[in-house]
Amino acid sequence: MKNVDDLIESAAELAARGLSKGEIADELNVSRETASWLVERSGTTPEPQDRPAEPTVPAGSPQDIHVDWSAIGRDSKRMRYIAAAMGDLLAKHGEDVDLTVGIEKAGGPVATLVARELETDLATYTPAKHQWEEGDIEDLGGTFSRNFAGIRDRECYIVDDTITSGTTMRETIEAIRADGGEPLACVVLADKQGVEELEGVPVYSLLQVISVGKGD
Ligand SMILES: O=P(O)(O)OC[C@H]1O[C@H](OP(=O)(O)OP(=O)(O)O)[C@H](O)[C@@H]1O
Repeated sequence: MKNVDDLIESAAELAARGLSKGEIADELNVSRETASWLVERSGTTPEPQDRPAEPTVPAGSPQDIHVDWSAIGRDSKRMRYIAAAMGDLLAKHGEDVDLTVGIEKAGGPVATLVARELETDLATYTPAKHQWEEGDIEDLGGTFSRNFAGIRDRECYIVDDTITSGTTMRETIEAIRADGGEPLACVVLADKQGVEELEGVPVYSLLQVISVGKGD
């Protein structure tokens, strides 16, 4: 995916297949607000033929950055190398941690390989956003999969692909604590916020996205 028009086209295809806006956000790796905006844009009349070659983001569009890491995600060997680098970022937190928690969906496969790298057990957390369609997401809750390890009384790492607003990572930290676990550190491929910690838990990333522009 190269530009915003590609994203709009993909959002239109996914909406036509009946996916919810939450699911479209999942698929396109953007925030729910951006997914809603892309779907709305896809319903508008086509641009005139003489539009500029380079697509522009219209006024009023949400501020977001799409991170396309499919060149890594489609190849298990590349994923293994990336997981090794992510695991290395966590290494300073000691060898006593024996649990890695992946945030579904995209964080699941990454966490699986990080867990293998660090020789820990594996747990997965599905955040509330996956149930979201319309309305107040605060009314929904996330879940830990019973197919994987339990959380209670265990120190753990948290793994995801990206941090955009930090909402999902915050929710996961809180859910782990509510379930009796103790998150020691988080790691993501790309952090669009450039955060050093969330809820008192250190955050590591291979890439930090730093916006430079108007207002800086
Ligand atoms: O910091 P936040 O604003 O919460 O955004 C980050 C989250 O968004 C992405 O998930 P997405 O909704 O695309 O779902 P997926 O992981 O299932 O692809 C990403 O995988 C994080 O979980």
